Amino acid sequence: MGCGQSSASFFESRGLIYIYYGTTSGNSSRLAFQFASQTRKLNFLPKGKDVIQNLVINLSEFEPDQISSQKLAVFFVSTYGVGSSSSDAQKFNSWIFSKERKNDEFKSMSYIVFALGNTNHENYCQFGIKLDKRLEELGGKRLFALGKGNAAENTTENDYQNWISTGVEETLIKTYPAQTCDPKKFEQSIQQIKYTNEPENENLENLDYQAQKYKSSITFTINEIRELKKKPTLGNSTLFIDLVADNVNYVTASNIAIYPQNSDQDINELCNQLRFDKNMKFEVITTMKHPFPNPISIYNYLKKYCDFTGLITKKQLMELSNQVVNKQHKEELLKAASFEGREFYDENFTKKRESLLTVIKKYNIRNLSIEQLLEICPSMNPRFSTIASSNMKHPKNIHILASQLILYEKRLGLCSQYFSSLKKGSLLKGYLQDSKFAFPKNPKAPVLLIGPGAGLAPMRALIQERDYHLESNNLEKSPLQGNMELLFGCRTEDEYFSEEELKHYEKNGTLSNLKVAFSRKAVKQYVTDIMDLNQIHSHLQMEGIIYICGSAQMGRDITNKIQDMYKQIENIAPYLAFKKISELEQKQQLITELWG
Ligand SMILES: Cc1cc2nc3c(=O)[nH]c(=O)nc-3n(C[C@H](O)[C@H](O)[C@H](O)COP(=O)(O)O)c2cc1C
Repeated sequence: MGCGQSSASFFESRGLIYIYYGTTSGNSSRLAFQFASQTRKLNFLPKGKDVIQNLVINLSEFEPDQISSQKLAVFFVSTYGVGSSSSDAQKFNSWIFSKERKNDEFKSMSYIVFALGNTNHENYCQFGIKLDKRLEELGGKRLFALGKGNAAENTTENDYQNWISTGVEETLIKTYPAQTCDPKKFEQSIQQIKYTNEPENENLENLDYQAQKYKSSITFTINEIRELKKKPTLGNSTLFIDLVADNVNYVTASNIAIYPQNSDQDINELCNQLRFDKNMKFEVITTMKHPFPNPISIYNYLKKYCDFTGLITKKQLMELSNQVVNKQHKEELLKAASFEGREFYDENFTKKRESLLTVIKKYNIRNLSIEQLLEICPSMNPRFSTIASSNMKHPKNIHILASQLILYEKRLGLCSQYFSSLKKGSLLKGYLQDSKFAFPKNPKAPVLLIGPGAGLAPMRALIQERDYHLESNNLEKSPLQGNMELLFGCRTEDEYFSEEELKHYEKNGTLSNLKVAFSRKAVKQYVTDIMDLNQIHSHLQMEGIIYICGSAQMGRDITNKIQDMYKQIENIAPYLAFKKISELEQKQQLITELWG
């Protein structure tokens, strides 16, 4: 008898497995859940802290005095920045890499790591790679080779399946034969919901890490929101958003995380399709921490806490295949969920950015319960932007530049549709977080800013900071006293949304030079085409700093160009030119904030 089928009598199991994840946008938690379901089918007992399935553990909740005695653990971790973890795993990151750890501290643990990352970033999967090595250093036994999932082309899920197919399950089965177990040893959480007439309770205590973070986040009010482009079209608009909140101190060009909400149209479509009465309230019955405050109405759960418009996962497809009536539809969903159907999944689901909502509508699925949604939908994760204002110039206002994202055909990304529904006076929830945009250590160092499109955001903040000190005749107090040059890029003149503002800064001397590349004019130019390599070489020799913000692909193009510069001007070998990039990063002469 397998796990979950236990009666009062003894049952067969391969034992406990601890599945940890560290995530920002939910990819690692999705795979951790998927892995937990798979291991459950193999008669393992995933022992988690998550209330919905009690199968997985967010790394923010790891227990320092217990983790090393756990016999079998699997880690799903993503990388952010220079080999760092997602912020929920930061405490674990510091703890595991601390000098206080003893060499044999993890000698009882067998472990497996799956690292998530994006090859467009310089430090692909670094945190997972480092963790895999570190656990071995601390005496842990690596049970299976590190897996890597690449988000660059949305292939994380297929990479995961490829990795599983190389023998992860077989290794687990071989290493942990099934044994007879006493069910009393394994406490179960209660995973049910109950419909109720009790009022909604936003103040519920005993929330899990993510729900607590949401609850304690800041409520911002929109002071101003307007389109910046002269001729915006769907998918090609950039919003300027000015936020205020009581007693908020922010740091120039730091990050702001914003919790998006689903649109009423999407909620109505989901409720109509699944025949939910959105005004009904329910509570989660559990012995564990709650994933959101409840009792709660179905509407509020769907609005704030349930991410049902993200890219559909294979686990969701598998679950939905049980709900379709039509035989051909069932086969299609099963094929897309299977390992063999990887290409079919890519073509028909990934490329079209299908979500749980679009698939439910397309396949006319009508009987999915709230419990099932709770089980297969990730919770709503915040989305990060870099603040586009200086706290010196605007101490009480936080500016954001938000470009609109089209997923497929005319469907907007979750955050884009959320922002487009906001107006002056709307409230939104979020929190502030450090970014990599540190000021130069030497305030006199010259600064080169490269920020096309909405990548202008942190550059605008730095420009404002310098302008503030120039305006008040106090440049010697500024952390940005050296020359400041900006390379900006956009498609056409109509999209040059900050023209007036930037020209003003050029005229008053805040910017010593302003160069703009237009990629859709007769002569097509990208920011890489307007980089003057000789000038950048002398800039770096003068200990100048280069700041880059924008898409990860653009970031890679720029660092390639800098490598070309070293090859051409210093005549050095390609691998040495490549090494120069990480040296610049380490010396904080190259500071990047890239997305995607
Ligand atoms: C701001 C930002 C910085 C990132 N930095 C890196 C990086 O340095 N190395 C890397 O391999 N991936 C990087 N990524 C990619 C993420 O690790 C990747 O998208 C991963 O799938 C996210 O998983 P999560 O949703 O579980 O956090 C970055 C992504 C973002 C948005």
